[in-house]
Amino acid sequence: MRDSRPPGRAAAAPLAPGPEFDLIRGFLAGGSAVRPDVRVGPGDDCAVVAGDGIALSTDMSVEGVHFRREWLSPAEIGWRAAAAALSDLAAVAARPIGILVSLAVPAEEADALAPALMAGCREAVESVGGTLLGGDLTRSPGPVVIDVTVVGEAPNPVLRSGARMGDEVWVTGQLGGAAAFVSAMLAGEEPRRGARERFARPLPRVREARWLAERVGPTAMIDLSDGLAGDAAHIAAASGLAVLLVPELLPVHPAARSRSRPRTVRAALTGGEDYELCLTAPTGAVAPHADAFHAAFGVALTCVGRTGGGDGVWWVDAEGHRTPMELGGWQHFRGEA
Ligand SMILES: Nc1ncnc2c1ncn2[C@@H]1O[C@H](COP(=O)(O)OP(=O)(O)OP(=O)(O)O)[C@@H](O)[C@H]1O
Ligand SMILES: Cc1ncc(C[n+]2csc(CCOP(=O)(O)O)c2C)c(N)n1
Ligand SMILES: [Mg+2]
Repeated sequence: MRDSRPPGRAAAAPLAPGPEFDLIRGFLAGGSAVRPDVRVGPGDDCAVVAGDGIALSTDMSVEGVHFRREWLSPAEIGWRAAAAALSDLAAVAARPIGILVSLAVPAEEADALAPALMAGCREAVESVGGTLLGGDLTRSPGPVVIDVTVVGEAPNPVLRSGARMGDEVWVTGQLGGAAAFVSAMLAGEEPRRGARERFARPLPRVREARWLAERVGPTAMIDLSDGLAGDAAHIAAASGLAVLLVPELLPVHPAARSRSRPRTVRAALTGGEDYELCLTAPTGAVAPHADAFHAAFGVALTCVGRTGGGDGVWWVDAEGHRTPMELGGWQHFRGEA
C-alpha cells in the first residue's frame, strides 16, 4: 500500500506464523493505542511516524548468531550490521537520514575493535547517502553485539500489506549467495566464488527501491532477510492473500547452485541474508522497466510468481496447480529453516 492507513493497535500486526513471530505478537498484544501521527506501527519493515513520514527500524547483529569473528574483519562486521538495518529502509522505499549504533565489545579489545566496527557502519550508511547520528558503547562479557537503528524519510512508504489479488511477484538480484557462504564455513569447506562477498558486503537496495517506487509503483515490498520462503509469507499475511511462486523462475546465485534443483531452490529460498527486495505490482507494470533497472544498477529484476486467493506461500505450475511449499525462512527460535 503506498499511502498508509491509520496503524491501529499493534496487536493486529499481521506477521506470518511461527514461534519467533508468536513471541513478537505477544509483545505487541494489549498495549495502548498508538498516537494518530504514528502512521505505521509495529509489524512492517519500518515504523513510520510524524509529519511527512519518518521511517524507523532497528536490527541487531550478535556474534555467534549472525556472524563469527573468524569469518569477517571488524569493518565487514560493522558494514554487514548497518547494511542489514538499512535494508529495512529500502523495503519501505525510504530515503536514509542516518543511523544510531549501539555497540557491546569485550573491554580488552575495545580500543582496536570498536573503531573498526564503527568504520564499517559508517561506510555502509554513507554509501546510501545517510550519516552516523549517534549511538551507545558498552562493555560485553562475551560476544560482540551491534544494534543499528535506522532513520529515514518515507512520505509514501511501500508496505507489506498492499499486495492485490493477481499482482505479479518480483525479486531483485540473485538469492542464496550469503547462505552458501554460511553453509560452506559451517562445513569447513572453501566457499564458492562470490559467496563471501554476498555475506560480507550485502548491498542494501536503497536507491533501487526508490527508483522502483517512483517508476513502477509497487503495491507491496519487503526485504529478504530471512529468505524468500519466510519473507513472502509476511506479504501474504499482511495483504490477506496467497503468494504463488514458480520454482523454475527463481534467480539463484551461482554459489548456491547444486546438481539437484530442489536442493538449489531450497537453499536459495530458506537461507536468508540476501538483503534483496521482493515486491508485488500489477501485471505488466514492472517488465517494461526491467532493462532500465538493470542498466541503472547492474541488478536483475525477475518475476517469480503472482498472488492469488487464500493464504501462505505455494508453488504453482504453468497450469496454475498449487503445491504446498513446505519451506520456511530463518527463525531464531527454531534454529533454522
Ligand atoms: N522486541 C520487539 N518489540 C516490538 N516490536 C518488535 C520487536 N521485535 C520485532 N518487532 C516488530 O515485529 C516485526 C517483525 O520483526 P522482524 O525482526 O522479523 O523484522 P524484519 O524486518 O522482518 O526482519 P529481520 O530482523 O529478519 O531483518 C517488525 O515490525 C518489528 O518492528
Ligand atoms: C554464525 C552464523 N550462523 C548462521 C547464520 C545465518 N543466519 C543468522 S540470522 C539469519 C536471519 C537474519 O537475521 P535477523 O532475522 O536477526 O535479521 C540467518 C540466515 C549466520 N549469519 N551466522
Ligand atoms: Mg525487513
